[in-house]
This record gives sequence, C-alpha cells and structure tokens, in this order.
Amino acid sequence: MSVFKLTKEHLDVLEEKKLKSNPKLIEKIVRNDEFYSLDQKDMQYFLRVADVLYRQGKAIISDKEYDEKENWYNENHPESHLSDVVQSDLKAIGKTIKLPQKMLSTDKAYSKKEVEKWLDRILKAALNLNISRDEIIIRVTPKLDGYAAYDDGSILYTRGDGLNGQDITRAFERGLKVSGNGQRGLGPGEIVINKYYFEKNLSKYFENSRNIQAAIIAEKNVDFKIKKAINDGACVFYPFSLIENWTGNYKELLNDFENIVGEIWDAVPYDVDGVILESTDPKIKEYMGATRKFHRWQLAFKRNEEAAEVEVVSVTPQTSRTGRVTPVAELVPTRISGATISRATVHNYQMVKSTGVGPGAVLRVVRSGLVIPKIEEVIKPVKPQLPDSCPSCQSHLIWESDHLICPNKSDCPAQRENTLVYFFKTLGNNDGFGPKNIEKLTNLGVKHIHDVYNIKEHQFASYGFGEKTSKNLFKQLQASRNIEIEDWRFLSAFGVSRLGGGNCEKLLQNYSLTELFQANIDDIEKLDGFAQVSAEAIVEGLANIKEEFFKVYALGFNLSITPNLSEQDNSSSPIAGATIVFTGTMLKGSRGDMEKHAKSLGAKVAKSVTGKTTYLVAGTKVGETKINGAKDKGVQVLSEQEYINLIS
Ligand SMILES: NC(=O)c1ccc[n+]([C@@H]2O[C@H](COP(=O)([O-])OP(=O)(O)OC[C@H]3O[C@@H](n4cnc5c(N)ncnc54)[C@H](O)[C@@H]3O)[C@@H](O)[C@H]2O)c1
Ligand SMILES: [Zn+2]
Repeated sequence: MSVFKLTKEHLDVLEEKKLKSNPKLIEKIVRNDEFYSLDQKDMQYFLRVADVLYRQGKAIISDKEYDEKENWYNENHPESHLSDVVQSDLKAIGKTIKLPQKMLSTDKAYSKKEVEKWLDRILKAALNLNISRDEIIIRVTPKLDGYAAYDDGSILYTRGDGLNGQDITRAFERGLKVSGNGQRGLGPGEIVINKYYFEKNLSKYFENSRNIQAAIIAEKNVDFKIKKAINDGACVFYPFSLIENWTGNYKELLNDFENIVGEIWDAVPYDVDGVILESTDPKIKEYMGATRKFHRWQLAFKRNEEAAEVEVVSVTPQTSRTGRVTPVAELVPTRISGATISRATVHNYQMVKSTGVGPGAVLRVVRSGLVIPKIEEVIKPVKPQLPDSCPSCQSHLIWESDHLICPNKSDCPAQRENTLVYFFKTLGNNDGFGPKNIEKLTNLGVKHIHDVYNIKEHQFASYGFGEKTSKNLFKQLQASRNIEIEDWRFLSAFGVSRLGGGNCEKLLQNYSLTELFQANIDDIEKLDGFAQVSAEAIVEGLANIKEEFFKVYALGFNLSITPNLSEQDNSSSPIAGATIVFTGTMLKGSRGDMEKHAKSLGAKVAKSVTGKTTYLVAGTKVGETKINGAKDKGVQVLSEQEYINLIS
C-alpha cells in the first residue's frame, strides 16, 4: 500500500502556480490510481499539477503513468486544449518571440512492440513514396533530459509553447558554450549539465539539475558555483544535430534493439530519459508530417522505472555529523535498470523497527533511470536489527523521535570526521578535504577544524601524505581562507542544526557574526521566519560551537559581510522594516522585480501572510479568502496601485 502525501515543497510549488485548490484530490489519485473515473475538470487539474511538479524536478508519478493518463485524456477529450499545445518548460523571463521553427514534443513508446508499430507506419509511408525498405534509415540518439532551447546563431530561445519562446541569449553571454567546437546557429538542442560534475560539485547545494538549468537562464545573477560550472565546461548547449547517435537500417535496429538502445542511452555524460528514434529521409519526414503535438516520423522510447525484489544481507548503522545514526541496508547485489545495486538507505531506525528490516528481509526497491535506489515496500519483514551502541564510539544510543542518536557530541570520531568533511565541503572554495583525507587526519588525532588549520606543510608529510599532496593540502587551506566567501556560508559550515545557509543569511541580516552569539531565544524568535522551537535550537547550537567557532574565526577568513537590514541607507523609505507579502498577478511589472525593489527599500519580503506581516500587496486574481484571512490577522491589504503610491 502506498501512503503518498504531498510534501511542503510540493505544496509551495502549487501555491506559487495557483494550483493548490485540492491537494487531497491529488493525494487520493496518486494513492489509489483513481484518475480514470474522474470528471474532465479534475483530470485536467491533476495532469496540470503532475506536469508542473515534474518540471520543478518533484514528480509525483512516473513518466509512464503520466503518459498513459495524458494519452487517455487526449483520446477521450480530443476537443480539449491539453492535446493542442506543448507543455511549457520551466518559465524563463525574457522577451517572447516566435521560434524560427516549431519545436514539438515527442510521441512516446514504452515497449519494443510500440516501436515496431511506429516503424510499420514509416514502412507504409516509404511504400507510398516508392522508397525501398533497404533504404529506410533510422537514427537513434540519447533523449537529453535538460532544458530545450533553439539557437539561430544570434538568439537563443526557450522552447516555450513550441511556437513562441523566450529570448535567453544571456546564457551565452554568461559563457555557456556550445558542445563540440562551439559553433553557433545549429538549431534545436538542449542545455545540459554533466551528471558526474553535478554529483561531485553541485548535488549538495541543488536538489536536482533542473534547478541549475533554471538558474543558467535566469535573469538574475547566477550563483558562483553555477558560474564555475559554466566556466569549467560542465554546462553546455548541446545541438541535436551533433549528438552521439546510432544510424542504420531499420532491420538492423530491430535485430539488435536492446543493445543499440542501451549503448546510446549511456553514450553521453548527461541525464537521459530515453532515446529518440527518427527517420532521416526528408521525403518521409515531409510525407508523414506532424500532429499539433509531435512529429510522426519521430518517437521517444522510454523505459518504465524498474523495480526489483531484493534480499537484505544486513543493516549497517552509520553515525552522521549530527549524531543521527542512519540505517543502510546492505543488499544481495541485484541488477536494476542497467546498474548493480548493493545498498539502499532506510529513512531512520523507527522505520527499520516498524517495517521489519533486518537480515533476510525482502524489499521492493525501485530505480528509475539515474536516481538512487528507493525502498518502496518491505515485502517480507523479519525481526529488525537495531544497534544499541554507536558504531564509531560505542556510546549507548538513545531515541530522539524517529531516530537513534549517538549522544557523544564532543568525542565521537564519526561525528567529528563528518563535521570536518561538512565544513570544507560547505565552504566550497577548496579541494582535498574529502572523507578519505579527513579520515586519515582524524585517525592521527586531529579533532577540530582549527586543528586542521594548524597543520604545517611538513606535518602533512609526516602524517603519511606524499610530498605533492602535502603541498597541495597546505595550499588549499590557505585558499580556503583567502578566497572570499559569504559570512552566512561560513557560519553554516559549522553544521549547527537549523542553521543552513538560508537561516544563517536571515540571522546575519540582523546581527553581525559576533553579535549573533549573544542573541537570546527572544531576540531570534522576534525575527521573521523563526519560531520558538527553532530559536531554542539555534541558541543552543550556537552555544555548543561558540568556542570552536571563534578559534576558527580568528584564523582570518576572507568573509563578505551580509548587509544589515536596518543599516541600509533606506531609513527614509516608507517601507523600511515592514514585512510585505506580494500575491496575485501584477500589472506594472513582475512580482519578482517588485519583491527585489521592496527589499532594496529595506522591507522584508515573505511568502505567506502571518501575524508579523505588515502589508499584503494584492495584484489581480486574488481570492476573497486570502484577502479576508489577511485582514483577520490585522494585516493591511494594498492594491498594486496603492502600494506604488506608498513607495513613491
Ligand atoms: N512524471 C510526471 O509526472 C510527468 C509530468 C509531465 C511530463 N512528464 C514527462 O515529460 C515528458 C514530456 O515532456 P516534453 O513535452 O517536454 O518533452 P518530450 O519528452 O515530449 O520530448 C521532446 C523534447 O525532447 C527533447 N530532446 C532531447 N533529446 C533529443 C534528441 N536527441 N533529439 C530530439 N529531441 C530531443 C527536445 O527538446 C524536444 O523538445 C514526457 O516524457 C513525460 O513522461 C512526466
Ligand atoms: Zn558515536
């Protein structure tokens, strides 16, 4: 049984896209697959929701399930809009312009049988055109799972709705290269990110590569990590005409289908969600033409996400930086979707306990494309295996809600090691202090961050590092202090619970680094976005790291200081210090721009109305409930014009 629930992240996306009217219905459909009995309006709503979440990298159903539902909808409601247009990708900001050439979606196939049917239609076309079967050539290319775009040599366009896209030439101005020899003007292609580069350098900061694609083409300044990825050549625009391919007679393709598909699937270092099959004959292409949604001479072959039943060998506890002990299920090695999996993480020990994960248990594990394996279900539970002591320091473990915790904060080697790794990784301006080297150092008694910085070049050598490595590690330590980083990133690198980058930045907009350690629970709770529980945890966490923090701080890092909200020179601004929520569609400019402008005038911008909100600025299409709800909380509601009058 699946117990699907939308997460807060899902709900936030839906809120933003004004699709939050019926989350219960969405959950019900996903849980019980009740789609097919819905009325048309609800079907359309669900497909729209699934599509929007998919585009944000937060899919709630598999592609196969989505495609089946969409096909069913289109067949049963041919009059409706859904079949007419290409769903638009993540929205880019930019001038809308007509594409030089239509960019359509593709028809999909999930089995060789469906591919054969499509080939039959091509053969039929060939027959009508007097083309011999021996001349029917099919080209197979990886279906890049990136951001579709079109390059006409001077402008780069988004795919938009397939007919009109947005001008995102700025991506090239930012240094984005065209794959291969950099030639411009090669027409349609995809903006992609090297998946290994992503895993290694970006996965910690970005949930998925879609977020990065969005950032590359975004109007605002891009994050320095993305800039670096562009400079490093990890992000490129890949024209389809240049893409790796298998090209040959259709009979050869059918004879060796699995191998050819498999080979092309893995031919590029980018995320791929299928392969594209297409006829290369211009006459056939012209003859077959296109529906409003896809070219009839082109087909995407996709695989359903594969699931397998896998037996558990043992469950290994791993102590994390925060002391939480994570259960890792070691599995009998099993091949799924072309890769061998041998481990999968269980959420927490409560789950191990309640679902019965232990040696001999059988799990249903799914692996969709490139995603890490996910435990879907415990098919055969056994007596669970629960550790009672920390695998690293042997301290007696304690329960904290759903987690087993190693309480030995100050002296657990695993916690220490992971804290060090986290610190260097979060700073992000150095190389060489990954898990392996850190382990080596901690085994030799290095305990704290400041200890690492006190190691001299020759000492690295005496720790068993080679001459070159020692030199480099020493250089990297210097670099980590000399290369400028934001003060909030520096603080978040200490890994205090509830002090991720976002919260650190918010705190440092109100307190300097040194002042912050003096703030009490009341002070922090007063700030927008902090409730009592988090204020308590933050104050406690800061007290725990205080001594170490100032030792490290004293080493002299090159910190850029977060501007203090109250010190910005906007004391005369009518909205300085106010908390403002913008909602609805604005007529005079984009909401994003208005938010930015409000911030520059010293206001805080929040996403939802609370008792701390000063103004709700409502554009058009805002529901009564929202407005009345705000008024009930004592929030002043302004129209767009009233707001403009206020600030001018
Ligand atoms: N799981 C879900 O909830 C969900 C929701 C919505 C959509 N989807 C999935 O999204 C897809 C529909 O999206 P779409 O319409 O954006 O795209 P599509 O899958 O129909 O593919 C068409 C696009 O593929 C791109 N492409 C990549 N590699 C290519 C190559 N080698 N040759 C030619 N074109 C190539 C092109 O940009 C083209 O515009 C479907 O596969 C669907 O399963 C899933
Ligand atoms: Zn421990």
